[in-house]
Amino acid sequence: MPNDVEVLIAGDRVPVYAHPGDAGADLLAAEAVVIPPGERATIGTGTAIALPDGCVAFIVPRSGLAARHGITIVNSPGTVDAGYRGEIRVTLLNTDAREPFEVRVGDRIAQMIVQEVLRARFVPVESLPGSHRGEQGFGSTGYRGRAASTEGAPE
Ligand SMILES: O=c1ccn([C@H]2C[C@H](O)[C@@H](COP(=O)(O)OP(=O)(O)OP(=O)(O)O)O2)c(=O)[nH]1
Repeated sequence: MPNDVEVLIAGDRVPVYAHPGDAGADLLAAEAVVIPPGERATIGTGTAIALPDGCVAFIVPRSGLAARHGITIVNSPGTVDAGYRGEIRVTLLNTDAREPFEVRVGDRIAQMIVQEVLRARFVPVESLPGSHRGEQGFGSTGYRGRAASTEGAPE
């Protein structure tokens, strides 16, 4: 099974896979910004790509920035469509209540995961086929481990 795909790229900040086997290639900031506590900023990466048809790129947060500084992405995962040729931009949110977050040019602010994607053919029907889960959702199975949960209704 091929596990790579050619993605054309314009701009001098090429995303970097830090290790072999990494799913995400780090995106670099093309501009310097200071994000005050609780605020957001949309930051250019100086990068534009041409994904092959049938692919998508998802822009997702970096766990180190999240754990150390409370930095996340407002619209995570950001979706880069195969037909998009504009600059990839990342809307960071500083969730820290006290510390501003400084982004410098060249900082690795997010990561991009390239995937194959199916396109749905939506087929209208009168009723949907049955399934084990049915209409259960939104926490219907609870969240505590079995040992900790009381019997009966899910918590
Ligand atoms: O975090 C993101 C998300 C999207 N994009 C680019 C690539 C994507 O193909 C395009 C449109 O994104 P999306 O479909 O999420 O935006 P929309 O708000 O639905 O706008 P549109 O009406 O342009 O589709 O913007 C980014 O650069 N960064």
